[in-house]
Amino acid sequence: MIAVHTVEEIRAAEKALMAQLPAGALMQRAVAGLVTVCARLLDGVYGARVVVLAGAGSNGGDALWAAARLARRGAHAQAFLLAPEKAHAEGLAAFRAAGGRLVEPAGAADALAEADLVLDGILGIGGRGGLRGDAALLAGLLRAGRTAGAVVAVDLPSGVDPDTGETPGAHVIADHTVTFGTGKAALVVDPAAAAAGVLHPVDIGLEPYLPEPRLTVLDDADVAVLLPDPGRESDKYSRGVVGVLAGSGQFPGAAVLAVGGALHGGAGMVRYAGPESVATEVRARWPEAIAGLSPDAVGRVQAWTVGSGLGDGRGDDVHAALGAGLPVLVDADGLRWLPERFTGPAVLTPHAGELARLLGVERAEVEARRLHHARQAAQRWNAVVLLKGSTTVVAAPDGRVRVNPTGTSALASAGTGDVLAGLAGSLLAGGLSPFDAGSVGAYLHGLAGRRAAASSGYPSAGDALAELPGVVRSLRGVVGGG
Ligand SMILES: NC(=O)C1=CN([C@@H]2O[C@H](COP(=O)(O)OP(=O)(O)OC[C@H]3O[C@@H](n4cnc5c(N)ncnc54)[C@H](OP(=O)(O)O)[C@@H]3O)[C@@H](O)[C@H]2O)[C@@H](O)CC1
Ligand SMILES: Nc1ncnc2c1ncn2[C@@H]1O[C@H](COP(=O)(O)OP(=O)(O)O)[C@@H](O)[C@H]1O
Ligand SMILES: [K+]
Repeated sequence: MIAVHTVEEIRAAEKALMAQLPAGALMQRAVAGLVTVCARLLDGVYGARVVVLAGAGSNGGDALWAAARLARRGAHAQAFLLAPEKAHAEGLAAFRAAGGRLVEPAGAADALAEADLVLDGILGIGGRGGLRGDAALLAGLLRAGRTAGAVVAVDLPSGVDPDTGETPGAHVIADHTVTFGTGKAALVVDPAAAAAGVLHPVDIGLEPYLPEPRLTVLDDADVAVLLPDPGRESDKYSRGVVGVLAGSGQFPGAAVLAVGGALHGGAGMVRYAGPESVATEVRARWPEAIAGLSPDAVGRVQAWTVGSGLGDGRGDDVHAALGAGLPVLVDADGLRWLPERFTGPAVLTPHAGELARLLGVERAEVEARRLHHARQAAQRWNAVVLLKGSTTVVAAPDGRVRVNPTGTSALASAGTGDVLAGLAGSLLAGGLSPFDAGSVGAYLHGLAGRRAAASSGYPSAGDALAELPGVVRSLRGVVGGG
């Protein structure tokens, strides 16, 4: 699991830890980690050309110290100071003492063009708002590919907002980010995360001083533990039955895909509720599914998945499913029938356009502020909100968030959302909480998309669905499940 903390939490932990350490020791831990990564990225430190972009704060201090150490190992180090009068004094002194040279503004473009490695130490967790002035110009040069070197962001790419993952203005786009102590939202939530490149966490001993994280990123082992495990004496009912209210004459495929997802999420049985013409297609593809005309007619379930491809009608059926007092997952067209607030367990699975409609804002606004809007909707409807897209964010009404790390744009194709709705609904029926069902569902779905892309290049929703059994099998192997 990756833990993500806020700047405020990091500052408090840093203060507590620094009180136990000699002055400057914490920065030297960070610098040691940074140097190790830089040395690994360089094809030999001796003779390498390193350019530092150093801002006014400790982030610039880290970068200057790191360049000083690389210079001592034979690197040719140059630094561009964005606020020369406020540059980190000890870092600058060490840099100069190691033979580092300062570059005048007019020489910055040439230095970048010749660099093997660029250290972005303009802004770290003290940054607020986008880059301005020379910093914005330099970031522009980097973005325009005016350096052949690897761009290594110190702690986070300068100019992105640490706590929200938003990009309020000009910012650096890095190839690598060496981050200290704990994760930051900007490193895992788009659009900022897209600027971070490959992440290299460096342990500086902050963990004992940090609170329980409100935002986390699950890994294989976390998900393996959360997956429902059929007990020795389980039967098809005790494993949970999931009802799927999806598809229509116009979109019968949505029902087929949602039922397919549901059949692979661990529930013991899938009951499909819908018109006979659609049920015929569902049964033809999935003979294991049971079908009936409506939620009332289909029989008992432990959770409902509602909405994928429903089209315009069937409000009564949606109300019946949402009013059954059971855990529910609401997707797509089902989102048009939300109650004022949920009183029972619920997961909503909008994409950015659907969430924008629900909240009465523009789609671009949701995409620019994913964390904010997912959290806002979770509180507004008292439901877990799984906001789909380039980084899927799962927000709980109590403020906890999980960001899914497995997503892939290979999943950006029609019908993949239907598979996810069925899959996560099945996990809900299997007894997972809405927060776990949403985040585990998104995780499995992302891995299936990646596997499908590896074998078919441009996978269809059906290709991703076909990979789900293999994904679950390999994850259950992580904890020795069978
Ligand atoms: N925490 C830890 O455990 C450890 C932290 N460490 C390192 O410290 C870093 C944090 O350092 P930091 O606090 O000095 O802040 P930092 O990001 O360098 O910038 C602050 C300066 O930038 C300015 N400024 C702000 N916004 C601006 C803008 N848009 N455009 C231009 N300027 C802007 C701001 O000016 P102000 O707004 O205050 O006038 C202030 O002068 C952290 O990211 C990590 O690298 C490690 O060394 C050890 C362990
Ligand atoms: N750029 C992207 N990167 C990663 N995943 C994406 C991207 N775009 C879409 N997805 C994923 O693809 C799926 C699309 O779902 P949705 O928009 O509901 O499509 P549909 O309704 O056609 O099934 C979601 O799981 C979403 O997270
Ligand atoms: K930085």
